[in-house]
Amino acid sequence: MLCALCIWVSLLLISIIIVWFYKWSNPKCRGKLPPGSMGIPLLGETIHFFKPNTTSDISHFIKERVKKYGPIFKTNLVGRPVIVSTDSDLSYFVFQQEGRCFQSWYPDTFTEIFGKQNVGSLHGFMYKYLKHMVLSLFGHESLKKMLPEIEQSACKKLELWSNQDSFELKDSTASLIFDLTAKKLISHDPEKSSENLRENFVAFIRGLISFPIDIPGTAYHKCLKGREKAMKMLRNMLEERREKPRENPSDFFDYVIEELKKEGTILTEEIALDLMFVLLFASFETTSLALTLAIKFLSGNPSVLKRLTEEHEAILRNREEADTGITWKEYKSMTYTFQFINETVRLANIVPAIFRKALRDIQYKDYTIPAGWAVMVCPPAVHMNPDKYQDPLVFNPSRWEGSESTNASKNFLAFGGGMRFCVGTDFTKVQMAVFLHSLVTKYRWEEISGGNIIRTPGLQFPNGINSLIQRHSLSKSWREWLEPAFLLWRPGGDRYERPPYMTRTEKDKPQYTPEQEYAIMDEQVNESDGFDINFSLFRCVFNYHPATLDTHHFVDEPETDGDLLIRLSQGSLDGYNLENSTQFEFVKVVRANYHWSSAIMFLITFQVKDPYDGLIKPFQARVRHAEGVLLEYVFCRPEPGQKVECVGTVKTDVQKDLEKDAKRKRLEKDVEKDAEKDAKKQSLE
Ligand code: HEM
Repeated sequence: MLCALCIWVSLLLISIIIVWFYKWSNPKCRGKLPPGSMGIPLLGETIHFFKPNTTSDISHFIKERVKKYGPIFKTNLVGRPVIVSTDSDLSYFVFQQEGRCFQSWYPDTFTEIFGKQNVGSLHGFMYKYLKHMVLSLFGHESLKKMLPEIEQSACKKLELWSNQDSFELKDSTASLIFDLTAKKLISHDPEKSSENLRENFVAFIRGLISFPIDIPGTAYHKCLKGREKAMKMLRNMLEERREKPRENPSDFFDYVIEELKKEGTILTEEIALDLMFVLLFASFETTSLALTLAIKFLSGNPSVLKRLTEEHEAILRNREEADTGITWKEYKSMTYTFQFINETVRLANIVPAIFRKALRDIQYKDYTIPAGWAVMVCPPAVHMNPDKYQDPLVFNPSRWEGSESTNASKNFLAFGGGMRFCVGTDFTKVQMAVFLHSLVTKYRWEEISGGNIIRTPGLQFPNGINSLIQRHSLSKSWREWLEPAFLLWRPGGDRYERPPYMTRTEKDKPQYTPEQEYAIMDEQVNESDGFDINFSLFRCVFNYHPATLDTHHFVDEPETDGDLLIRLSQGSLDGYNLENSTQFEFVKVVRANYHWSSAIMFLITFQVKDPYDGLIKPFQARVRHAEGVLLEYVFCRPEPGQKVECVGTVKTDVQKDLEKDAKRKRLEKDVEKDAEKDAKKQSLE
């Protein structure tokens, strides 16, 4: 009896499971669903979807299914039935129908992390109100005013990184972008704040599209904790500001406080805080990923770097004053830079999926998208489609020639499309362009380690990109600039004092007039670019001076000026080696001159060892320096006019050359011997 009951229960259970499985695999639809598999109950195809992809290409998940089912297919992700669109026409249709057939919708993980009132989950009037607020913040007028601030931040960070032995690129660009956005939104200055707001956002890219398992250790849990802490900080800051309103309202907090004061306002503190949180995240994580990848692309594409550098150097050349910051007109003229940014974000695919929900049953071509189902628009599938982009995996900014604007089109979805097109696009472009301007005109860099990418499906750099960066020159005008010689004091004149290096007295012959001395000095400066001056000819004092090695004029004891010159020469040579892929070794400083140039411009002649032939060769460097304040490597080069060849690559080449040489000589000797033998033979005959 009991046994029969067990069999019945088991049969019933199996039947229930089969029906459940059948229903899961064949969801109800008043029409024809696109092909595809709903995967296994509860999990659907989620595990495949999250499978890491280490390439820039479309994920296996998408590729396999497109091959099997075509560009539109159904699936189930994190418990939701989803229609995946890799078809640019359907994706375009979905964006255009926002609010009518489709509505912005994101998985529960998003709403939990970004807040239920975040801009992506709001619709209708409230959404329009918030969008207007954000656009006023990141619109053209506001960005124009921000240009100097953005440039200063970029320069400051670059200077900081160049003073470190190495730096991690992704984290460093994230801190640059975060600090800028936080300053703009809430006047947050990380240097003055005791709390680190940014650290709360670091786990986000992994946690956003992940299993919603809220247990310690999961990415989702880290995100929720980060949100909790960041929201607490933001709430406290808003409270403080409300208690002590500022005289000159200028940031987003001020704007929000004004709005909250208005009678009948629809804005609430919760909505404002959710918006602030979304903007901080949306801005810093996306732009920093784009910037990191942009630098990586530049490192791997010397011809692109060259073209980009030319565009930015031309901007400097055309300026009346080299040191004025970037103007809006200059920014707008960066045609190749915009092509470069477009190509970067196309390949970056920072937003791998854009979600919508069908508001009713939608008929598209032969298929029906049932009401309530999610639609996942897949930008990478469009960006990596060879029918839309020739050789899609190749980084080629020139493919954008003539279409530099980042406006959405059917084939370009990096910033979304339709009504929900990214409000931060221009902010991103300004930040990237301004940063690239400082980077390519003043620095050279190199990846030391790391640099792998992984997409799960969000883009990440699992072991970072450890890099080395060094200032290579000032603007063109600085590089070409040679300070003219001029007379400071003539003998007997007011404040005349004879510097210790001057050995000539008034009695020594030949006695040149100050004007003659000036002519000699001028000639020597021009002939040698200021590197070689015979100071023993002068009694007058000029702006050019020789540097002494055992003094402490420019550094504090125990360091000597000689130590400083070694440091500067070595730094210059490191930059030269980095730029030219050479391995010259610093040997010693030979001599140095200097003059004042709102710091001290050192003109150093030093020796290097050439690994090619082991010979010592002369080099020159021009470095502008003020201890602890300024360090600018203006240029470094082999001394011109020397009849030595500077190769700078490793010795194995020499070995090979010697071997080749010896072989050639042996062959020549053999030929000679043969010729001698032939001659002897002939004479005997
Ligand atoms: C490389 C940088 C960026 C990329 C690739 C990017 C990408 C996107 C995409 C694809 C969307 C559309 C989402 C959808 O349709 O559901 C979007 C929307 C949005 N983005 Fe960006 N974004 C970037 C930078 C920024 C920045 C700097 C900000 C902040 C100022 C920002 C704020 C927003 C906001 C608030 C939305 C929602 C707009 C709406 O729902 O109407 N984004 N972004």
